[in-house]
Amino acid sequence: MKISRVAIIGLGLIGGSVGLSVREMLPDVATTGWDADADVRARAAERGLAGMVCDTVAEAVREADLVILCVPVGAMGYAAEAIAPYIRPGTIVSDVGSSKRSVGEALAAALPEGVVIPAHPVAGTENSGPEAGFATLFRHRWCIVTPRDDTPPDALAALSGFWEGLGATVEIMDPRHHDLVLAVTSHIPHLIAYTIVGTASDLEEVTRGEVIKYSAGGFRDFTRIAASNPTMWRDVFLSNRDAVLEVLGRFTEDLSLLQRAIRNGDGDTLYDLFDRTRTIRRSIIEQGQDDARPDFGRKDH
Ligand SMILES: NC(=O)C1=CN([C@@H]2O[C@H](COP(=O)(O)OP(=O)(O)OC[C@H]3O[C@@H](n4cnc5c(N)ncnc54)[C@H](O)[C@@H]3O)[C@@H](O)[C@H]2O)C=CC1
Ligand SMILES: O=C(O)C(=O)Cc1ccc(O)cc1
Repeated sequence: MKISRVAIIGLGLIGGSVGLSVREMLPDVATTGWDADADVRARAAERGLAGMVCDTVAEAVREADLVILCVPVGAMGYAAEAIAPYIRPGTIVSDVGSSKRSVGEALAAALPEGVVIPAHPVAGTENSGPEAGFATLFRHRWCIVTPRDDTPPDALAALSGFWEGLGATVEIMDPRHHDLVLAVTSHIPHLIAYTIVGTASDLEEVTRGEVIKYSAGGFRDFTRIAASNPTMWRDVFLSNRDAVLEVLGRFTEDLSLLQRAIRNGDGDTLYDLFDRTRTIRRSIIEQGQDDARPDFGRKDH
């Protein structure tokens, strides 16, 4: 099965990056694009994010072999309903959403006859919108694909080949496991960043000016993450509710232990944890894995 025409629905950071990346890495693949927001469509056309930015969703998906939904996870079901009347039988419908179980269910409900294969390129930035995308975003990054048992193998191979063509390394995973892993490695870290930046700016004794002035170190990294797209992240937490609450429960228990150790002057507990986490970081670096890129450490980096 060959993918020669890809329709990108949602032309923000990820959709725009898919379009630019296809143009650079898979020049024989034609792209069409559509976004619900007319202003985004105009800006996307100006940047050439797709070979053709269409005025209607019907026009964008009619001839596509693969449709990739690049909208916030809370909008995936609506986007799938919008394409449903216009796609050809056999068209692969995929997505890029940061949570997989609820998105898979929404896509399957909207496209009962469709070839639905959810996916998640684990690559992004704190920026959003049609100006934010870039062609190299997926290079040396993971793309997690969460097929069902009855997913046609040729369609799965075609989708995997597409992401590999954009430079990603594909990993197949169960959607529930994906959601738990990403809750630990991505969703809760974002929640912590949102919380600490909010707490810092709420503290009456610390002015907003001081938050900016003294944010040279680790706090600055938190402010970068806390600048991420509010709509996207609201949807991630609502859609990955169960896994996020499970991990958050464990995290708050561990935080309470540290709180008690500080109150009790229990330096051993603090030292033991900090020593353990430092060892973890050092072993990651020794293995050359201090970056999400699967090929990190290759000579061309
Ligand atoms: N931002 C990131 O770093 C990453 C995001 N993702 C996932 O990618 C998806 C898109 O995120 P971004 O590109 O960052 O967001 P974005 O805000 O840059 O772009 C989303 C676009 O979708 C459009 N849209 C919203 N509802 C729509 C609908 N029903 N039909 C058509 N267009 C619609 C919006 O107008 C907007 O232009 C999300 O599901 C997110 O979880 C995945 C990996 C990384
Ligand atoms: O900018 C960062 O640090 C990110 O973590 C980007 C990101 C955000 C959401 C995803 O689902 C995957 C990657």
